[in-house]
Amino acid sequence: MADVSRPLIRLFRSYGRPEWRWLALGLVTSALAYGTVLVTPIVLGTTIDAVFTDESAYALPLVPAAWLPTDPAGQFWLSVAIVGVALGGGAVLQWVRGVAMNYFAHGVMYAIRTDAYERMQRLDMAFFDEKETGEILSILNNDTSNLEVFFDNALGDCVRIGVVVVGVTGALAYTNWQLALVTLGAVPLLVGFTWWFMRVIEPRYAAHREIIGDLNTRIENGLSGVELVKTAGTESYENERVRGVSREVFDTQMDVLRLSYFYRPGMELLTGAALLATFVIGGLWVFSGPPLFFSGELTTGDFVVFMLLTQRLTGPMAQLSNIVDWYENAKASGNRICGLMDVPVDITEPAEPAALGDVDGRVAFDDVSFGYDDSGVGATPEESTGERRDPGDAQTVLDGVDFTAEPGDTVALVGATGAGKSTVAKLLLRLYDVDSGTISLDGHDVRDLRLSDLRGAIGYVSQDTFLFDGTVAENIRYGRFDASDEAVREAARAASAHEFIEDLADGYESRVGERGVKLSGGQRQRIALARVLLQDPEIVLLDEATASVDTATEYRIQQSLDRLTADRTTVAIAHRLSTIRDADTILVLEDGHIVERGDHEELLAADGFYATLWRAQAGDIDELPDSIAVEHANI
Ligand SMILES: Nc1ncnc2c1ncn2[C@@H]1O[C@H](COP(=O)(O)OP(=O)(O)OP(=O)(O)O)[C@@H](O)[C@H]1O
Repeated sequence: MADVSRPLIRLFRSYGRPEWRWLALGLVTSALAYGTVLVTPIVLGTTIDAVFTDESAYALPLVPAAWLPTDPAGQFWLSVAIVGVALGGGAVLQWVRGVAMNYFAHGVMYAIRTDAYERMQRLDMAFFDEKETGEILSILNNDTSNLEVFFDNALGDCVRIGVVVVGVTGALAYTNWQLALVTLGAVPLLVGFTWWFMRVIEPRYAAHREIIGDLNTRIENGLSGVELVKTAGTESYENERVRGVSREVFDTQMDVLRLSYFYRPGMELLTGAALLATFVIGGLWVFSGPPLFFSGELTTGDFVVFMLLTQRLTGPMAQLSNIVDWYENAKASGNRICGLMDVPVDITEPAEPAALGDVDGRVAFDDVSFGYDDSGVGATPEESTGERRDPGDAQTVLDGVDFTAEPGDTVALVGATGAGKSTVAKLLLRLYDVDSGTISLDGHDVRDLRLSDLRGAIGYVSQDTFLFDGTVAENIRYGRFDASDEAVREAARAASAHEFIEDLADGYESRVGERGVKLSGGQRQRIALARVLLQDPEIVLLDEATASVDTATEYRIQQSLDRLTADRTTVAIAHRLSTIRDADTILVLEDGHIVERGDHEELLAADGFYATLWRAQAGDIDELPDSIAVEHANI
């Protein structure tokens, strides 16, 4: 138990403490509210004995006899008043309890969710390479909600059960301790039965939750891949896969429920048996004196108190199963949330960051080697979370890459698919850290710079343009939120995007849809470009910025790019060599090595890979030589 309950204690310590006032108010009012349910049976019992059957004097626990009326009518109306106040007070206390516990539980949930999200934002790219989006979503949504349910309902109900059991035990013992032993004999049985239930249901819950996770992932995959599913005509295959997992969800759910349905009637049977035993022994006692080995007197009023209080015990005890349920869920969720919070981060801010000041834009790669974590493709989430990357595990993607871009220079990277061009861009942005060598900006190792300084100095247009669901203007403004409308339009004009934006139904206020689905690839690309133009960075990183546009648009974008990159340091990745022929330096990458370097003319003169490719793209030769065509089929 100790190991699994730790996450809950830890989360409670970190996030529950600031809300302790709400919790204290909730628990105290809970205790008082459930305390009031004991008042009615006790007052009724004493009233019956004193006013109706005259079996004993009118006495109330904790109230001095001198304060009580002596005439039956006065006693009767006092009892009515007390029961009325107890009922009304109980309702008010319940209301306060509800408000306080909800403020507490939702406050905790809010703090955990926002903190978990902030921590997630700081995690390395390598983490996101491994983790399923569905799984992270599930942690931020379902798991935090499970904790809210636990902190609200389960804590409240624990207090309720505690108060009722202690109160009922006290009241019964006070009324007649011998008969109390009969009634309360059921409590250890109820607790033992619940303990057994928890033990047998736990593995079934675990199996069920695991399958639910699989189902979420499967559905999430099906949704994000809907275009592929439709175009590949694999709807029935996907349906079958979801049906298979859903069936397992059904089976494991029924495994849990079969046991749950057995538990609740079992609890009711035990409490019913206690009620019946109390009724038989108490009834005989009132009727014809103490039965068996019992001794002393039992009045009619005492008997009524026993019957009413025993019933009060039944409800809360049956809630034990819900508490078990909430606890099990919260425990698993707490584990997952703590797991996310504990993922180690490699890309961290330097302890004493170097002052970058005004950026000149000198970018240098000095003998850089790098490989992605080998656990990457095909690794299971268990293998891939929470473990620091060991460079020894990695397959080399870049090997001894060495180049310098002086301020204002353009360095272009060309090479076959998978040669490592985008990896150069990601390393410059410090999405990953190099395994050996250094990358520097204005002479500062990028690891010595504040991440915001480094990334703020670089404008990045990536291969897969991502747009947020929002308006065109919001997407252009993303990162420069204070930019004026005019500045946004100016940037769009410079990116050759203004015209098509004006043609959209709502112009700059048109919504682009999730991931920008309502726009074409070329339109998305130009919006991304406008965003970078608005950002006005000192260094520009273009990863095939003209990849998704037609030749006419490419020409116009190229003109905007020329304006953008004219006096900024630029690292451009391109497959179409025409876009980078004016670069100061062109690097040809092959399997992570730089195999050719120089400007366009020099590389043509060298008559190597670049020259051959250039002639092929310019249409000067009909086909690539076999050696290049086979090796670089996808260039
Ligand atoms: N996140 C990742 N995890 C593991 N391996 C990766 C990851 N990203 C890329 N790789 C691998 O690194 C190698 C270089 O990839 P990179 O994206 O840098 O190539 P590229 O030259 O930009 O290719 P393309 O022209 O197709 O974009 C490839 O073999 C690829 O499979």
